[in-house]
Amino acid sequence: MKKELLKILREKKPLVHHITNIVTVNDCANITLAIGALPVMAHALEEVEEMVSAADALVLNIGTLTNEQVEAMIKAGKAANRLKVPVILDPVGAGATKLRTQSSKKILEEVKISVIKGNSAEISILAGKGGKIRGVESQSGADDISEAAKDLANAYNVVVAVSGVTDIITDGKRIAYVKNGHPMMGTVTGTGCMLTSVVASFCGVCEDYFAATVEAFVAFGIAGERAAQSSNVKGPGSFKVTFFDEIYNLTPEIIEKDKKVEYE
Ligand SMILES: Nc1ncnc2c1ncn2[C@@H]1O[C@H](COP(=O)(O)OP(=O)(O)O)[C@@H](O)[C@H]1O
Ligand SMILES: Cc1ncsc1CCOP(=O)(O)O
Ligand SMILES: [Mg+2]
Repeated sequence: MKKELLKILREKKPLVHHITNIVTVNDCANITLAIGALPVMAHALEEVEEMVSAADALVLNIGTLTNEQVEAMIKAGKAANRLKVPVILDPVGAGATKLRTQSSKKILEEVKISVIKGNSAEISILAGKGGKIRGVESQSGADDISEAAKDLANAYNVVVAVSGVTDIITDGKRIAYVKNGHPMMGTVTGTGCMLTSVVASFCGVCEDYFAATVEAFVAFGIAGERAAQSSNVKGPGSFKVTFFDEIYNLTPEIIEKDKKVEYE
């Protein structure tokens, strides 16, 4: 069933409603299209409930948050909960400012989140296990990041996904380590945000959000590896363009052949 998830995604074309940051909004729309889903970006308080009622997944990304945007996120999130639409939270920069930390926690308290996707500092800080962040860039996470992720997953009854050289995905019981990916992915801003859009796309067609998130991370990492190997790539600019093409050209067979996942 997991092998076919990308096929199901492309057949169903889930609509992914984003409330997201102004840095990477266009990249998130394009990566959502490239994987085979449909993006819509809608932030206004007056329309978020209506928009989410047509959606298959909701992304809440706090990258350039304002208090009004957080209010819209909570309104959309509560509507998504009533409609059983999965909600994926990217707590961009949690720990860098009080507003980001407090808003992430407020969203987690008021909305039933399906997946929290962050880097190791963001997840460690939200788990209360320390961690250092500089702007949106993780400097360090908890000593035992797997335990921190599990604790956070159990505290909010969510799937927690930690991006990095080795990605960690846990629902508090199951844990997966994804070793796909390439250092070039760290040279482009927004790979983390785009990954969140891809996670939401998979969650829009699979109610096992742990399995959907693992599949999304594997697909994303494989596309990064394939782009980095391309002879067209001379640096971050050509990497980014090639990366979009590799996401678009992924097949279930490529994923099955190249996936590097270990379960504990
Ligand atoms: N050095 C690396 N090696 C392998 N994959 C990486 C590396 N750096 C980033 N990635 C991948 O890039 C994506 C974004 O992760 P990350 O850079 O941690 O996010 P963020 O931009 O939110 O901090 C993930 O798929 C991750 O696996
Ligand atoms: C640079 C920056 N500043 C605020 S949001 C943002 C983009 C962050 O994207 P990512 O988490 O994918 O690196
Ligand atoms: Mg990020």
